Amino acid sequence: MRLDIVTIFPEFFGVLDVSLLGRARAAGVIEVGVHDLRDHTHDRHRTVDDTPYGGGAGMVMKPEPWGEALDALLTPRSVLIVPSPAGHPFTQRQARELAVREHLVFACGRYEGIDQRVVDHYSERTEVRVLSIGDYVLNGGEVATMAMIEAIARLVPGVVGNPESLTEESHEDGLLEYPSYTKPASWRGLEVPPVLLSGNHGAVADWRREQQLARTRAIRPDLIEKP
Ligand SMILES: O=C(OCc1ccccc1)c1cn[nH]c1
Repeated sequence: MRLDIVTIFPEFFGVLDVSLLGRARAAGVIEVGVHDLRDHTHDRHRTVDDTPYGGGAGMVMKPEPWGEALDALLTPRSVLIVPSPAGHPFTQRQARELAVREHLVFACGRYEGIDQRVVDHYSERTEVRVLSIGDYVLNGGEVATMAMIEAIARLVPGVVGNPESLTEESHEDGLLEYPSYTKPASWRGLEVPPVLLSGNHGAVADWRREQQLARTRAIRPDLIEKP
C-alpha cells in the first residue's frame, strides 16, 4: 500500500517513522509520501487561502494549489480521503475497506476547509471519501489523518505482528470489547472474574460475549442494529 499526504504542516507527519508504521515502512509493506501544499503555490507569499465568497469569518483554502498537488499524485486507482467534520463517519468498516486498497491520498484541510470544487472536480475522476473521525472540530485534517492512517495501517497484512489480535477487538464484530484482566488474580481487593480462571473455554467465550452485549447496550446502544 502507498499513502500520500498533502498538508501545510509536513513536519507533523515525521512521527510516522517511529510508530507502528515505522516497522511497516521498513518492511516495505507501506510506503508513505508527505507533500507540502505550499510547494504548489507560485506567488511570493506562497498563498494557500483566501476570503470566502458570500462573506463570513475565516478563510478558505484556494483550489489551484490543491489541483496541482493532487494532479501530481492521484491515479484512477487512488482513493482521495478528505477529513472533515462534515464527512461520513470513519468506522472500523471504513478502515477495513481502505486497508485493502493500493493507494490512499489524504488531503489535510485547514482554516474553514478546502474550496468545494476540489472535491467536486476529483469526484468525477476518482474515488473520493469525505470522512469524519468524530463530531467535533479540529484546526486541521492532520490529526484526523493520523488517526485514520493508524486505524487502516494496522489492518494491512504484515503490519501487526499477530494478526490474531486484530480479530477480537472493539467494533470488529460490531460490538464493544469485553473487559480484559491479567495477573495478579487479586489487586487492591479486586478479584478477576472466576470464570476466567476456570479453564472452561466455552464458559469464558459465553461470558465474554455477554459482557460485549451488556457493555454495548449500556454505552453504545446506537451500535446495536435494530432487527
Ligand atoms: O476537524 C476535522 O477535520 C479538519 C477540518 C477539515 C476541514 C475544515 C475544518 C477542519 C474533523 C473533525 N472530525 N473529523 C475531522
